[in-house]
Amino acid sequence: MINFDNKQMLKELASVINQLETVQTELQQPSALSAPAPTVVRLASQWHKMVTGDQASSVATQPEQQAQLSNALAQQLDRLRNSHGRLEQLQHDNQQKLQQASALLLESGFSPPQANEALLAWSSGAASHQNQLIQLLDYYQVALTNSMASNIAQQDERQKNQHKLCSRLLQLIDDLHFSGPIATELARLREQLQQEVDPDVLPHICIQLIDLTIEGCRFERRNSTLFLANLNEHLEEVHRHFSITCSEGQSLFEARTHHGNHIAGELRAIGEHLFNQTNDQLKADIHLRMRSINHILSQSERLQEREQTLLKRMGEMDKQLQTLKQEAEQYKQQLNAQNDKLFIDSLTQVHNRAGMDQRLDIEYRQWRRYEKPLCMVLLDIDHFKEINDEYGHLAGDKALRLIARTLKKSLRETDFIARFGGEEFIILLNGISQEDLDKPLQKLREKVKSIPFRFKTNSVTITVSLGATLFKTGDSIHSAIERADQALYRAKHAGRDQLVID
Ligand SMILES: Nc1nc2c(ncn2[C@@H]2O[C@H](COP(=O)(O)OP(=O)(O)OP(=O)(O)O)[C@@H](O)[C@H]2O)c(=O)[nH]1
Repeated sequence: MINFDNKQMLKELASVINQLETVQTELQQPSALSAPAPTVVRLASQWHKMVTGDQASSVATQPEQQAQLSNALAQQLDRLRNSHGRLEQLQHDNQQKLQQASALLLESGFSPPQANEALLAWSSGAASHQNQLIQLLDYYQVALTNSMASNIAQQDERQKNQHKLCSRLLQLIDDLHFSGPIATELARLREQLQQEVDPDVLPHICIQLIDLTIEGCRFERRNSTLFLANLNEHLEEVHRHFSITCSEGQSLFEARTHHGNHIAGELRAIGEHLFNQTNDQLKADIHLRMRSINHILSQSERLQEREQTLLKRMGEMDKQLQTLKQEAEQYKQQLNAQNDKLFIDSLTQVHNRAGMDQRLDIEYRQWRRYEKPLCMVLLDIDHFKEINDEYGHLAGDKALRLIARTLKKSLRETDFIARFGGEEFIILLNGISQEDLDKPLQKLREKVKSIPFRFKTNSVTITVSLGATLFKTGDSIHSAIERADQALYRAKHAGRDQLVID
């Protein structure tokens, strides 16, 4: 099924993952852990070699070498994004083929519909982590560049980048929904990221996250493959029983017809004899015919036994089909739950960025088609870092949860809210005019302000800043986000706890 081109793409991706694994193995050396700085330099050199193929190249410590490395990394990421785009197309094509195959299966009536649905759901969820991997590679590149900035003048910038990167990584961890040991490891990294993280350690954390994501994908795929193998086995078993039952049913039918004809023949013969024969001859003849009928009857008993066995087998087959249906149903529920999780932020239970991308795409297309007003709001919690620093990250998490819940409750059913980044939310309101915007948004701001937070016996007031804009003629999604972001920036600079509508 895979043509040459596809193989080439998969090979490319596999080679990048292999190289990442090599880098990661390097990192797991005890010496690498105890000496983060040289490790980063070695990593940089590995990437450099990987990208340029320049085996003789030494460690990239000079600024021009660092710039070269950074360029090379950017190129590598571009190639990866290209491969990813083509893989997505491939995934789409395969999904269509799978849909057609499932429709055929469904028409044939041999496969339970749930099994088809499970297959479809499985195929649509399979590529869900590729985006996150690419994002992680991006972050890894930033972390690497950041850890190399040793110059005093760059310290401020370095601190800011570090801060932003930690927030993004935290968000990405929230969007990963693995279970078991991988989830435990992710929670450990989450905790680590919430503390002060040394810039030299951050690339190491990125690599660990990449490794965990790859491992998680493998685990999910193994589970899906296992399920499909089981499903296949069951279907084969059902099919085998079905064939036996059919041929047994057919042979029973033939035997019954044969016996019916035989008995009818015997009875007809008796009738004729009754008509023509004398008494003695009649007795002898009837005796003979009775023996023949007895013989047929005992054959008929054996047929009945065979029928009983057939019924039992059909009962077993029915049970098997029920189990199969239940398994497929369970799997479907599991996949649905997993699918929901893909779009829900686990910390705040509002939509995550992927959910937002999906919805924004729909709203934007509708806005273009029907020109019904569509408003985008960016909402950012004020001085959230202080909450974390003063009361700890757990308190910060709790505040995030409460604020998200309050916002969700204050919005209409048709409005949409998603967590856009660490302490930032995006809200979409449709069918609202510029003049009507101020009131509900000010109310939203007031609602958050009035949440009675208590941390370490202190009463705390948390405020939010909002930047809002309506989609305007010629807007792309990006330009609208830019405008809302600018409005938010102005709200922050005007002293926070403000709403600015552009
Ligand atoms: N507890 C917690 N904190 C988070 C999470 N995601 C991001 N943060 C924190 O949010 C804070 C954001 O800080 P800044 O970007 O400096 O913004 P701020 O302190 O809110 O300041 P202004 O936005 O300028 O008012 C950082 O301390 C992040 O660590 C999270 O999931 N949980």
